[in-house]
Amino acid sequence: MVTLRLDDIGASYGRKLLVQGVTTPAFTCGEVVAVIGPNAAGKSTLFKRIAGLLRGPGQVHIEGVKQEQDAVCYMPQDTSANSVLTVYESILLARKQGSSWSVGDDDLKYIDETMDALGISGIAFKNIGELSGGQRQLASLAQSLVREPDILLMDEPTSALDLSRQMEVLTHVRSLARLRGMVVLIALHDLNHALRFADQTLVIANGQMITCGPSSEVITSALLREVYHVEARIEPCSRGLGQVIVDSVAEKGKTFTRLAAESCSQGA
Ligand SMILES: Nc1ncnc2c1ncn2[C@@H]1O[C@H](COP(=O)(O)OP(=O)(O)OP(=O)(O)O)[C@@H](O)[C@H]1O
Repeated sequence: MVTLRLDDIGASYGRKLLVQGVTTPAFTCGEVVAVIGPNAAGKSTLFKRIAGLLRGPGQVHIEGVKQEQDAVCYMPQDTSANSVLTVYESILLARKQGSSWSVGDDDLKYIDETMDALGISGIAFKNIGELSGGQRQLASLAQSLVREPDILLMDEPTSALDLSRQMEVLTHVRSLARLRGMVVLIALHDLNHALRFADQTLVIANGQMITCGPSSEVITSALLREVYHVEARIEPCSRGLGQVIVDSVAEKGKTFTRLAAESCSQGA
């Protein structure tokens, strides 16, 4: 069984530690973990440390993986690329990275299925450099998924996608996590997505972990006030899921300003 556990993790770009003291319970296969926090909190930095792209103190404990070398896949936030490859070629290359160059029927089938699930079969032979922002994000997502990692770190994977694509992608990733026994960490700004799709939520602010636990227990009015400086309610929708409704935003000096009525229903 694949598990990921962080033990007093820190990370730095130079000498200064930008993330420190992140300790989590063991995340197990099939679990989706949302990583939330304000801009510049340290979410990407934490992901890069877990992926081995940055150094720092502490231990990343990974167990039960097929092959240690390809166990972790990091999908970066910035998917801009000026490649001369087509979408299909880039996905094939990602699939074969680190393994033999012979391409089997199983490789082609898996790529086709992945592109189909993400709705990008129609742009298979478009050049990567000619894609829209959302198409590029979907191609990048496909490149990550076809590697079939045990641990997938996705940095704001839906930030460029329209509403239906956001839902399709997050639903697909969650069912893949269950089906293939992956541990998936997703950095998100949309807290309603965290409540809907993530089993657990890890909150980070100013480079430090604030809390980690079941999403519905972690995302509370008190947490949103402390971390995001907003007055908000978590109201159950008709299907029982929590929805974040922001009533007011703190200005400098922590005075809360009530939002206009028409914007109150838009959530976080
Ligand atoms: N290459 C870099 N060199 C030096 N500092 C960096 C570098 N990249 C990020 N930082 C700093 O690290 C801190 C954390 O940034 P990080 O990108 O991890 O935040 P984040 O939580 O992912 O933010 P966002 O939600 O805005 O994407 C910030 O203060 C940022 O300025």
